[in-house]
Amino acid sequence: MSTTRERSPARAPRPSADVLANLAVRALCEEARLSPKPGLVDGRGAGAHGDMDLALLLASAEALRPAFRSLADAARRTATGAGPRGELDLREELQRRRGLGPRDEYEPRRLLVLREELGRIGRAGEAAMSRVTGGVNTHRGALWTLGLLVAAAAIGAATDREAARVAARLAGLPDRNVPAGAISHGERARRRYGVSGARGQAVAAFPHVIGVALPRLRLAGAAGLQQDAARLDALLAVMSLLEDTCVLYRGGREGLRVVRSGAERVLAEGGAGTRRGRDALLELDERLTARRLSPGGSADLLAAAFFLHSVPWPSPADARPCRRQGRRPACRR
Ligand SMILES: CC(C)(COP(=O)(O)OP(=O)(O)OC[C@H]1O[C@@H](n2cnc3c(N)ncnc32)[C@H](O[C@H]2O[C@H](COP(=O)(O)OP(=O)(O)OP(=O)(O)O)[C@@H](O)[C@H]2O)[C@@H]1O)[C@@H](O)C(=O)NCCC(=O)NCCS
Ligand SMILES: Nc1ncnc2[nH]cnc12
Repeated sequence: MSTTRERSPARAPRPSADVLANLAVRALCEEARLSPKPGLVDGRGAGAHGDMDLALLLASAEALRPAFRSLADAARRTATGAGPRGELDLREELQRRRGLGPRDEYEPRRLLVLREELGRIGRAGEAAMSRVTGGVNTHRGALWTLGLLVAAAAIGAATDREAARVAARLAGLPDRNVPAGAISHGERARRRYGVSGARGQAVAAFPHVIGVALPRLRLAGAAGLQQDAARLDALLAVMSLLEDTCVLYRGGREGLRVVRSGAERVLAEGGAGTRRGRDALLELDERLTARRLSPGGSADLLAAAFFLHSVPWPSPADARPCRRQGRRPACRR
């Protein structure tokens, strides 16, 4: 007979801003150290990058800690009613903009204010990253992805899926303060190849994180499989599907085909935990490095999966392995 406790388990307290920031930085460091990753910086070297190494990635991750903490703090204040600049300021601002509507309109408007606060903190985080890296884009995409997920967890998401949905909602809101600056590599790739890039991934609630990488990490944990091999396979699975603007910018459609089909082949050979899969992985690494193809977007999404996998979610339902594992994920084209 099940007890009341089993039927409605006590919800764990929401993780603090410090805990969330620590988990986000740890996820970035674990992604950076994971080896051998094809075309990416890892413990062995710089991969397809001439301007990054492991030490730089680790320093960059550390430089983002204050930004993650501030993102979580801002989100937490919103959730508890104080708003990023205090309840009174927030009400005044909302009234000034369009008039405070009924309660059901009030919450979305509070999210709008939070979205702009996250944008401001995110841009300050990018500047902190740039100071440490001397202008190299080590983690811009990762800050965006992990930053939104950190905020979603701090708001009170109870599971990883819920966090992805909240992050999607935030990502889809407008930010009036985006500076008109230089066109990013991602923007160039989006215009040229008609893909949605890092922003599209967020607005779609991170399908490659939730439906591709996380189920592999969970399944490996449950089956007691070798952790590094499972993590590499999760990366390869994302690489085989993602429209990575980092790859498209450097290698165009042909580069993307090389990355995706190469990753698929490693998995078809048995994955990183098998002899044949490992050989195919090292071969792919050589090919991507020689062509300067870096699946940096996939690396960011892998770090996001590590983060979501490590958060002590308030709802234990989250710990269930994904039952849709065998199905074709929604993001597969
Ligand atoms: C929405 C933003 C992410 C901005 O996006 P945008 O696409 O305009 O900007 P990019 O500078 O190109 O950064 C996007 C990075 O996202 C990663 N990425 C790529 N494709 C995907 C995808 N399909 N899904 C998810 N993520 C993706 C990728 O990151 C990796 O690439 C880095 C290196 O890229 P690059 O700059 O091109 O550098 P190199 O090729 O090395 O250059 P050269 O040496 O050749 O010159 C690598 O390190 C990975 O990290 C893309 O780069 C967002 O930043 C934004 O709007 N921010 C504003 C602040 C904000 O609102 N924040 C809110 C919450 S924090
Ligand atoms: N390991 C890695 N190598 C290159 N670019 C990255 N961006 C995020 N992680 C990366």
